[in-house]
Amino acid sequence: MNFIDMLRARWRTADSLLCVGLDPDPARFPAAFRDDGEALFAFCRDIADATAEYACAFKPQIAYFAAHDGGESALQRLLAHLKAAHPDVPVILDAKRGDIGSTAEQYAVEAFDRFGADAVTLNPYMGRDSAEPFLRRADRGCVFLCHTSNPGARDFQELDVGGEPLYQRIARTIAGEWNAAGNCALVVGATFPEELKVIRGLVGDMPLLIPGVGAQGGDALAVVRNGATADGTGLVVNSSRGILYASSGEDYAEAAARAARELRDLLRRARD
Ligand SMILES: O=C(O)c1cc(=O)[nH]c(=O)n1[C@@H]1O[C@H](COP(=O)(O)O)[C@@H](O)[C@H]1O
Repeated sequence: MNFIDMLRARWRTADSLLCVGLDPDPARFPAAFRDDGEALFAFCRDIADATAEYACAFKPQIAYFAAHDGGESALQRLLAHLKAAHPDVPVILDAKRGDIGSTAEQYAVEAFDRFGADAVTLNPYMGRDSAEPFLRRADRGCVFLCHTSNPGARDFQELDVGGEPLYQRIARTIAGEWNAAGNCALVVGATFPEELKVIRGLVGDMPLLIPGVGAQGGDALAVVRNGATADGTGLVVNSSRGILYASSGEDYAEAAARAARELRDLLRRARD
């Protein structure tokens, strides 16, 4: 099954639009992990196991692993665990790759073969040939930055490029020319709900990854109102810190499960 079909199946069976972001920061881990050499893996495993039933996807962020000695091995082990324990939940590797074709080939091998991710986040700035090694992998998802969640998103993404803002050109180009294999999705920040509405109007039913609820202050209700498709799906709404660090005590996994369930329920109610 390809990434988009996996996601559609998961939206249906779990009835959830929630993506659990796995951004492990050892400085915020519960005390029990302090001298644990396997903490990166073990903390994420516990969070994933506690929240899987509420999730339509997982999104590990590669920088939180690669920043540490042995971190990439921890990420590899985590992906293997997610695939074995939660095979129905698609995994989006957040790596925001993009480079000349020959280098991009290596990045595609890294994301899809080394780590075994179902999808990867990509930066479209370098153009079509930089995306080609990923687009070619029809069974895997290519999730392109379109309008990001951070304040600086306005610096370039909203510049006029001949009668329309750049982010709209990106949305139309990817939904049209780049999506021949039907494996594309876009990133749109929850902090820009009006732009989200415009993008949904441009891309039909294409899945949208929405970071920025929770710690960045995005409004989950506005996201669903402006971004859901007619059948109440189409969204992968990510929360990382709001779930991972719901408690720094011994109850970190239970607290994460509670935070995930609450956000899933809020997203469900927003559809009604
Ligand atoms: O591609 C992303 O996932 C992403 C795009 C974007 O525009 N903004 C954004 O915050 N992200 C990622 O989404 C996550 C947000 O984390 P929290 O703010 O803790 O929920 C981080 O892993 C970011 O790297």
